[in-house]
Amino acid sequence: MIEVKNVTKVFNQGLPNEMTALSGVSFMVNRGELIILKGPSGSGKSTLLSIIAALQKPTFGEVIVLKNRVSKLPDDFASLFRRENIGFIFQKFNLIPTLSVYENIITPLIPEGLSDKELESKANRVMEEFSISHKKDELVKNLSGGEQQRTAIARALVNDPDIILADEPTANLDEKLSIQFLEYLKKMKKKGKTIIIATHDPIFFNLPITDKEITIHNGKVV
Ligand SMILES: Nc1ncnc2c1ncn2[C@@H]1O[C@H](COP(=O)(O)OP(=O)(O)OP(=O)(O)O)[C@@H](O)[C@H]1O
Repeated sequence: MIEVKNVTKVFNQGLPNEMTALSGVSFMVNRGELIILKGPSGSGKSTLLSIIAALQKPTFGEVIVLKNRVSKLPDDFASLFRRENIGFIFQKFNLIPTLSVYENIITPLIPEGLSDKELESKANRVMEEFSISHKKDELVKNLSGGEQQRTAIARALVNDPDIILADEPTANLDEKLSIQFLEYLKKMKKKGKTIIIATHDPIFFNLPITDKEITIHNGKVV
């Protein structure tokens, strides 16, 4: 389902500040698997996730997701591909603070031109699932960390994507909320989602629901 083949990413190629963030990274992920991508800060985890999501292109190598060669997709197709297949949970959630929970959650659906009724029904489904319905009309800037996280998860899943990529999803959470995230993870896995979590939080290590842990160090799988 996801094939990462010999991916190398060089930033500022040919310049004095050239930086090789990933070097010959290869692995495969099957449908429905939960993968923990671990490694210290700066090891290349975020870069790898964003290449899988077609947010960046590798310098060498290729990435195939659901039979699409995403590493070669032109930008227009890349965003369409993302919208249809990938839910991305960002480290800092990337919510729009001045919009309500509901408005944030429906953002990925806007290009689809759905009716208000359809938007509401899709948003209601994920708001209920992630226990944030009671804050539907609250501005995101007034939410607690856990509420923001649940809003971010709901937004990532409102399109019902097959693939969920999460970048340090517990970086801004206390222990109790991190444990709650693990419960949501179980729920997503049970629904058959394919999930990759990039993290250095030991709470994700050796989980019984994990299919594979991949360790990255200095841009290489170790
Ligand atoms: N746009 C960029 N330009 C130049 N260097 C970059 C760029 N993006 C990332 N890097 C560098 O690539 C390396 C890997 O960064 P990346 O964010 O992928 O690491 P990470 O493992 O996700 O770290 P963290 O756990 O701190 O989020 C770092 O040294 C970073 O400074």
